[in-house]
Amino acid sequence: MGGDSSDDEIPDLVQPGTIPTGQDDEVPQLVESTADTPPTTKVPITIVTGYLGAGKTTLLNYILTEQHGKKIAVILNEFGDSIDIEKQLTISDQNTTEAKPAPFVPLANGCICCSVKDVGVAAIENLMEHQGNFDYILLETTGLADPGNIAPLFWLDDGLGSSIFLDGIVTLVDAKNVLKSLDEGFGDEAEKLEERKKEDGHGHDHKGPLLTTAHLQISHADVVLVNKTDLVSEDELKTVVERVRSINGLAKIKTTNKSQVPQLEGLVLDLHAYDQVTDADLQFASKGHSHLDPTIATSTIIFPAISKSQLDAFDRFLRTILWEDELPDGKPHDKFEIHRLKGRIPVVDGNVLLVQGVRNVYDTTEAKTEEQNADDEAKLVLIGRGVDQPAFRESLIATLTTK
Ligand SMILES: Nc1nc2c(ncn2[C@@H]2O[C@H](COP(=O)(O)OP(=O)(O)OP(=O)(O)O)[C@@H](O)[C@H]2O)c(=O)[nH]1
Repeated sequence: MGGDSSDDEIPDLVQPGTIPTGQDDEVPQLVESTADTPPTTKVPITIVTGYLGAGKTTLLNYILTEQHGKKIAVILNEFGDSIDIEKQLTISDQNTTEAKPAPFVPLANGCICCSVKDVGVAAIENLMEHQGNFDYILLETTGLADPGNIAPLFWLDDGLGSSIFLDGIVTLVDAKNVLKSLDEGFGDEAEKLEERKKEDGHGHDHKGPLLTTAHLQISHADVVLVNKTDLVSEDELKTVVERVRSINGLAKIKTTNKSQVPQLEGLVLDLHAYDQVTDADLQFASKGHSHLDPTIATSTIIFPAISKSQLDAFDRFLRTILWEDELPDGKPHDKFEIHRLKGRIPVVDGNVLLVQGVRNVYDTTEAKTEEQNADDEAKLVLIGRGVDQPAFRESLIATLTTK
C-alpha cells in the first residue's frame, strides 16, 4: 500500500494502543466456563470478493460509514493504495518492519478494521480475541482470490466453527469489464490461453473453455453485485446480468452504482446462505437454463422424494461426485468439476434433508420441523464445469434404486 506514513497524518480515531501484538507468547487467558457465563453467540462472517477494481473497497467504505446499528469488524486481505481505511491501517502500522498480525483500527460508527497479509484461521482467531467488540465480520479478499479455497476455512472448521459461522459470499462484478474478464481472463490467465492456442498450432484450444478467476468468483457467490452501472448502457447491463445468471442460478443478483446496495440486510449482511436451503433459494436454478457461458453452468436435478433406506445411497452419490469427481458405479461421463451445490431432499416419513457443498466439502442437515414439506419433489442444484450432462440424473436414480 502506498499510504503516506508521516506522523501528522495519523487520524484521531486511530488508537495504536489497542493493537494486539499477537505474539506466540501472548496466549490469551482462558476464561473458565461458569453457570453465570452467558452463552456465546456465533459471529457471522461475509466474504466480499470480486475482480480487481470491481468496487470491493468502495462497498466496505460505504458500509463502514453507514449507520446500520451493527459493530462490524472488517478484515482487509491486502494492502491497497488509495482508500482511506487502508491508509489509516498503514499509518497505524508504521513501526512494523515485518509482517505482523493485524492492527485494529476503531472507526467512527463503532466498526473496527484490520488488515492481514494472508487470510487464514490464525488471522480470524486473532480477531476473535476482540470478541464482544463487534457482532459481524466482513472479509475483503484480494482481487485474484478464489473464494472456493477460502470459504471452507470458515464454514466447517472445527476450531472456528464454535465462534463464527460463514454467512455467505458476496461477489462484486465490474459491469464494464466482466465479459472481457470471463472470455479472455486477466494477466496470466490471458497469457496461458494464448500459450495453449500456440501449442495447438492451429490457434484452437482443445483443453476446453478457459476457467478464469472471474468465473470462480461468480460461481461461488451467494450474492452478485453488478457494479459500475453508470459505465454501461441498459442493453449492456442486461447482457451482463444474463451471463452472470447463466453461470450461477443460485445467487441473488443486484445492480449497483458505486457499490451502494439498496439494503445491507440480505445482500451483504445476514445472508444465511449456509445455514438454510429454502424453496425460494432454488427457484431460479430450477427454471431451466440458458447456456450463455461456455465454461460454467448451473444444473438442477429434480427427482422424487427419497425413503429413509435411500439416505446412505444418496450420501454415496454426493461423496463420489464431490470427492472423486466421478459418477458412482463407474458410469461414463464427460469431465466435470463442482464448485457449489445446494439441495432440498424430502425424505418420506422423515424431515427434509438440506445439502450444502463448496468444492469437495459438503454438509447435510435436517430442516427444522416448520420447513417440512415432504410432498415436494427433491432438488439438487450443481454449479460448475460439465454439470449439465444427463448422466448426473441417470447415475443418481441408478444409485438410489440399486439394492
Ligand atoms: N464509475 C464508477 N466507478 C466506480 C464505481 N464503483 C467504484 N468505482 C471506482 O473504481 C475504482 C476501484 O474501486 P475499488 O473499490 O477500489 O475496487 P476494488 O475491488 O477494491 O479493487 P482492488 O482493491 O484493486 O481489487 C475506484 O476508483 C472507485 O472509486 C462505480 O459504480 N462507477
